[in-house]
Amino acid sequence: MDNPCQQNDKENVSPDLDTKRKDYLEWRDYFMSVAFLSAQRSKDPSTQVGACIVNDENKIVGIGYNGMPNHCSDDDLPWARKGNWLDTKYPYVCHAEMNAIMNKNCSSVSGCTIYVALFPCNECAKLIIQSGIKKVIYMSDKHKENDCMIASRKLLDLAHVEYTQHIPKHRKIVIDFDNINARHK
Ligand SMILES: O=c1[nH]c(=O)n([C@H]2C[C@H](O)[C@@H](COP(=O)(O)O)O2)cc1CO
Ligand SMILES: [Zn+2]
Repeated sequence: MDNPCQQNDKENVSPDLDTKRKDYLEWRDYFMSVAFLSAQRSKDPSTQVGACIVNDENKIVGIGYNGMPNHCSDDDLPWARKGNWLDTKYPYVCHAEMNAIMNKNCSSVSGCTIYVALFPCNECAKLIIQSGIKKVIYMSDKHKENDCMIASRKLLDLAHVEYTQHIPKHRKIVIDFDNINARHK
């Protein structure tokens, strides 16, 4: 059996502070994390979606999440999923992809890649195609069988927009605001 003291020593090994970090976030996990962090701004009680648009220099050029349109108070519009259509969120909410495209900080997102938490619906597929985005990297395809997703794939295929599911290297990424105050010996 291991000496318990030795085991403790192993667990307490401090990071090597003289060589380059190996567990840094790779680009795709980083951009998907930005999309997921942005989703945390959403007021939607059931599904929070984020999107992050990246150009071919790995620069972020747009971020968005699902929310009510500008100047339309999200206290005055419904968030329900069921009931009379006009009393649900669906006719009103802007999807994350739409907001990311509209929020772009450059003249065009043509040729860019969009990272999204959920596979884009047909309406977002149209926006993606019209904006010139060439690649979709998504995390979840949980509504794959819905007609709007089938239509979405049909449009993306016809327009030659690539789509790939992201397989994260890290299943969980934690933001710890105390980390920066950690002292290294
Ligand atoms: O592509 C999308 N992007 C996006 O932002 N959404 C948003 C719209 C709604 O606020 C929410 C979906 O709500 P629900 O899962 O309760 O039906 O996600 C939904 C989709 C559909 O995949
Ligand atoms: Zn959509």
